[in-house]
Amino acid sequence: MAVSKSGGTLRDLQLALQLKIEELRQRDALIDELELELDAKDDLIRQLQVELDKHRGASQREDTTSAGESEVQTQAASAEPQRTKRQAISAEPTALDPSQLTDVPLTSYCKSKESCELIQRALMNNDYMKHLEDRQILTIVDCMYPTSVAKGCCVIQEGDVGSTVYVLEEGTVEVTKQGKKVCTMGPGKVFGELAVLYNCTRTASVTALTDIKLWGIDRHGFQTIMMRTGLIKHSQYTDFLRSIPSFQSLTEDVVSKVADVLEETFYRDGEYIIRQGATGDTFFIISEGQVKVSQQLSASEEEVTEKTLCKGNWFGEQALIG
Ligand SMILES: Nc1ncnc2c1ncn2[C@@H]1O[C@@H]2COP(=O)(O)O[C@H]2[C@H]1O
Repeated sequence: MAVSKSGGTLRDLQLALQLKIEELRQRDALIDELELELDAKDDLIRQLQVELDKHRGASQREDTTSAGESEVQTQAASAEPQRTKRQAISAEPTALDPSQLTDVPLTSYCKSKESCELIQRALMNNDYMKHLEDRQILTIVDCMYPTSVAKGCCVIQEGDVGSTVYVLEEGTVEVTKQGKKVCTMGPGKVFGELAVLYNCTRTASVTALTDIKLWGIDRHGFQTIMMRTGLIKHSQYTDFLRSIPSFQSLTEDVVSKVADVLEETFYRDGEYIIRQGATGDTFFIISEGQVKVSQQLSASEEEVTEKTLCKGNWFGEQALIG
């Protein structure tokens, strides 16, 4: 059941949509400008750091009498507080060309049922991966390859460029940040996901406390799975939008932009989608089922059914118009 003040024509809708798209373009342009500014400032900091190091080195060489040069430099380096690298989260997640993704072969690796279940559970219990779709999780499980690391070895080095997401199958690892222990992890845990998901450098070091067995997937495979599913979804949404008679006059570009921002939501039979009087911020298109539009004219009166909407009908358009 839902309450909606229906109003606004398709023309209004198109106009509102185009305004939103333009607004988004302008924001993107502003973000690009600010990022360039930030990069320039980073360059300046790097240059100043080099100058500073040169001056420090020179004054320390003058001060040194008995100690050898390399020792002094080692001391100077360790006394110097390390500047924490900015964890850049890139808006550009991949260098892959989306149009060629269907041709990119994904390699699957044989694994036992127990290993498949362990990886699947690990992904579903990880805060950053649990929102992935079932088919994405199953493909990741399929594409993970086995690897092992000996006790005491570093699996991930903080600050490095990361390219692999791991699931621990056997053994224990320790996570440290700037030399301080953060936690230990045992079988069934995911690590190394942050650098791959956010395109940033490794946020911590991970060291094997015992001999360990791992499953890994590299950035390329991971991003191919993410984008391939995204493309399939985009094409399904585009087909759906094109099948709605009222949307058939929209240009390809607009249909594609709407498909970009569509999200599937499910409601149980009888559940309210919008309540009368609530602030609306979502525009809905029905892909399955029926929606009842009702209105209560006064507090003392019963709700009156205005109409019933079905597949292809939309509501909540006032939210787009603003
Ligand atoms: N505070 C933390 N607690 C547990 N794990 C962490 C923490 N910080 C980082 N990690 C993990 O350590 C990994 C280091 O590489 P990533 O940054 O790719 O992903 C990181 C996480 O998987």
